[in-house]
Amino acid sequence: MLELQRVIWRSAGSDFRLFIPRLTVKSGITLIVGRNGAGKSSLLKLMATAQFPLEGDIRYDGMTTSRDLAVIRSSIGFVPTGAELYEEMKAAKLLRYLAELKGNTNPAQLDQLMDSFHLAPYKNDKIKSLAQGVRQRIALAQAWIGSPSFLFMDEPLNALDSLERLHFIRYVAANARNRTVVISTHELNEWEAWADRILWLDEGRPLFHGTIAEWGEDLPLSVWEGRIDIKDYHHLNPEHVLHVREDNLAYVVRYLGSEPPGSQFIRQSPTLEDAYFIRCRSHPTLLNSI
Ligand SMILES: Nc1ncnc2c1ncn2[C@@H]1O[C@H](COP(=O)(O)OP(=O)(O)OP(=O)(O)O)[C@@H](O)[C@H]1O
Repeated sequence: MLELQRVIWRSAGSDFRLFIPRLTVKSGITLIVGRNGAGKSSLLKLMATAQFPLEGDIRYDGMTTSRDLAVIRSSIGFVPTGAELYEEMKAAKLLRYLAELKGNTNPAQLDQLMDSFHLAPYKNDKIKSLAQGVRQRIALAQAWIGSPSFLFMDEPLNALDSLERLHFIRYVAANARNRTVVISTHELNEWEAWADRILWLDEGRPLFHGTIAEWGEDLPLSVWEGRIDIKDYHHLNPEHVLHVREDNLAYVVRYLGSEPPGSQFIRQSPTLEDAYFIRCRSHPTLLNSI
């Protein structure tokens, strides 16, 4: 469990200020969502002890960085965005090297991670020869070395193909039960079936923290879906259209509104992303962003 208390951080090169009054992140998967520049990466770096708050306190199962930094760091796995890897090293050697840095020398676990992240075919390849998605899988695999209790991953699905994305999400879900896993993402729907909680940040402040079920509750707008003739489509307010696909000379439209735009529209359960759009639309400072 992670507990943040009046955490403040300011970026040196901009006016950005992160302020988390109070936050408890329980075990399982917590997604951090929010616009570009909302502070997701900054918060993950603080959680991963890659940077420290100006004020406030982050506790890791009750431990604080001022007293127990080495122990805390040994129980953290971190995937920053754009992680730089040693280009001249071979994949297996790099993982071995990173494991040694973490004080972990269990070759069986490294083999297991190579298998789990589909890296075995590349173990003797130099990093510089690898495709972006394979490099990303190395960055993801290294975070699990030593079976850390806390995992912080910044946009981990970046560069992965669709099969690898699903494989990785399942891997995280299967291994998250007794761990605190915090993931920043712009791909809410891909995590829909697997995540436990959402933290929504904007301008460095939390606007929502709760379960996936709570995220979809008490929304001020509903989601509707229905078929309309192509000629009638232009009557719909385009700003309320979430999705449209052509089907047999008609459009099937997913629509956001307090009322259905026509009698043929049926209310739908909002996806995580629908709920995000609704919440953004209904928030005073984000009103014009969608
Ligand atoms: N090392 C840094 N030096 C200067 N400014 C920084 C640094 N890191 C972050 N910032 C600033 O902090 C703010 C928040 O950025 P951050 O990367 O945390 O947002 P984000 O929510 O992760 O965005 P994105 O979705 O684009 O990745 C931005 O204004 C950014 O310019």
